[in-house]
Amino acid sequence: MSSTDQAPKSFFSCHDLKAYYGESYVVQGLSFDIPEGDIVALLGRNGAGKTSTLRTIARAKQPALATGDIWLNGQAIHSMKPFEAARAGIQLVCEDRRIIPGVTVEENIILAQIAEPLGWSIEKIFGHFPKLQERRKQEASTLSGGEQQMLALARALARDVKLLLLDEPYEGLAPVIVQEIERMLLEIKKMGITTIIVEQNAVAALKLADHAIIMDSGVIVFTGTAQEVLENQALREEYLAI
Ligand SMILES: Nc1ncnc2c1ncn2[C@@H]1O[C@H](COP(=O)(O)OP(=O)(O)OP(=O)(O)O)[C@@H](O)[C@H]1O
Repeated sequence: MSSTDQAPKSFFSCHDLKAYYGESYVVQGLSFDIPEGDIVALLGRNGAGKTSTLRTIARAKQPALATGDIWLNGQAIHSMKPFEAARAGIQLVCEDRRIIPGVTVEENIILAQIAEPLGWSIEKIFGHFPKLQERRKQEASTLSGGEQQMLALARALARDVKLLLLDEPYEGLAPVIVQEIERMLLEIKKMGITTIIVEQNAVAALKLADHAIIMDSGVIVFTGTAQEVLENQALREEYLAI
């Protein structure tokens, strides 16, 4: 499966990733690198293959990885199972946020720490997310959308996350809540955690990001700085409709 056994120098790197659902290749040969601690905005139209790319990197069963290498901090993620990729530090925060219903906020965090390696302690998490602390005994599924997104981030931090994969973190949230999540993501960046953010709200994602990757029909059509995309009207109109 791997085209090279040598770990690349970059903190995160993927090379010639191809992944498919059934007969349909939705990720068609992606290659990119990310320096440690940077944020990448992965953008593109509906159906471009962004979620599929995140799922491929997290080694989800679907889409199936056909070929390509994925390296994180010298570890060969492409030869791992999903739980091994999680143990290696890859945390995917899905669009549905994957809160565990029927248990409290605090229990949701404790359950994220059921397996090694552990990340932040519960007290450290509450120090950074005062809103979650206030609601630690509340049933998690009764949280607002923004609070659920915070809890999803908290659950990722409770593991020893090295690469955070965020799928539509701002979806359905009011602008003021988006700003709160943005502040949290910048704090996470300050802690040296590397992030890939997929977001329909491209402007918000670009404001946060160092780099931008634009996908179309399963391939990368642009790689550059976030600023370059913000300044390139033709590119934004063609691929992002903004
Ligand atoms: N489970 C699945 N089985 C089959 N095809 C799928 C599956 N999930 C997604 N696809 C297809 O893969 C392609 C890429 O979808 P993906 O969700 O990765 O795109 P996206 O860029 O994240 O789009 P969006 O912004 O709409 O979420 C689409 O054509 C989609 O219909």
